[in-house]
Amino acid sequence: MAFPKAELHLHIEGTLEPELAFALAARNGVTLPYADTEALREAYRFDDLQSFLDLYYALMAVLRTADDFTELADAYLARAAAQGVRHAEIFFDPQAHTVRGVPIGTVVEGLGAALDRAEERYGISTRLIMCFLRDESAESALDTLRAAGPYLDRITGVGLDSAEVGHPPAKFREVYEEAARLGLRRVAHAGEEGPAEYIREALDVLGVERIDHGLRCVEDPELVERLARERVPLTLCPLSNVRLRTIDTLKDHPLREMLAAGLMATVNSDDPSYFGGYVGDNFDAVRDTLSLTPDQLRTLARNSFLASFLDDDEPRRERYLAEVEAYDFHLA
Ligand SMILES: Nc1ncnc2[nH]cnc12
Ligand SMILES: [Zn+2]
Repeated sequence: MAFPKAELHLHIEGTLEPELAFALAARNGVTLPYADTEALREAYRFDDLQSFLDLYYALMAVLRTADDFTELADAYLARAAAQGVRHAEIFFDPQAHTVRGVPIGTVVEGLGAALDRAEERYGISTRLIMCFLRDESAESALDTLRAAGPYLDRITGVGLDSAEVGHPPAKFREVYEEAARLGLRRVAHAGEEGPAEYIREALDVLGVERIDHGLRCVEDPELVERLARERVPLTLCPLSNVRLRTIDTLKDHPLREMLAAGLMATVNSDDPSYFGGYVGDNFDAVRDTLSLTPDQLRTLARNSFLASFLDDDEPRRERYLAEVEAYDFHLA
């Protein structure tokens, strides 16, 4: 579906399509342990978050130069534009690159080159959010924040991702305090595989403004009531939840119940190359499987802009919201 929308939960490394992975591997002299793109696609069968992360980090070996990151981001922006994305807040994982000897400056400058011309080329405004890997130490996260110092003019906020269970938000209290002092916006993955309690902790200890996923809040009615009352945005990723087996089938996704409870839900793609679709494909899937009404689709589109960090550019947000109001969602 190509109605106007913002995408707020998108790992740029998760947009690496098999064709680009092989092209970059050839260019950089990296040998992939797969015969061809079809064999690689065959490996996209995951039992849980960790089994996905193992492949996701391994494939990053092909990303080496600033140009590689520019190409990666350009490919995403072109696909996103075709699916109606007007604004994208894009995650990247600096530690997954610095550990391989690729400096954070190479990553930020490479991505930045694509984002700088995103508006002109694709009609998409962008923000960049750097994520800390929660299965690495808090010290490593703090080192990463310091290393990002020279690039903070390009970075809007910080996030927290990777293996969730056993790595509660509170582990990163200090680095989030420092991020806040630096004027960075704060989000965190919570309640994807981890318990509802991690969502509370992300809000109360890390001071986050949005929860990435937040799916498991539905297990805690009191938390649902709080999230609705405080209008805390949840960046849901329905196809990701099915592929990572957080839910059995898309029919089991609680999106309708979440909307009915007054939650500020948004729909996003997470790692679209790995999970079977970009954000428009996620919308198509939930519309068809959960029988969403045109009104519900409009609410989700509106939420995506309201939950965005466009509060530094209200005239633009108003323009996007006007596009949403003018769209005929019966056609969606
Ligand atoms: N869905 C996800 N959860 C946690 N970390 C991630 N990194 C990339 N995708 C992720
Ligand atoms: Zn994610």
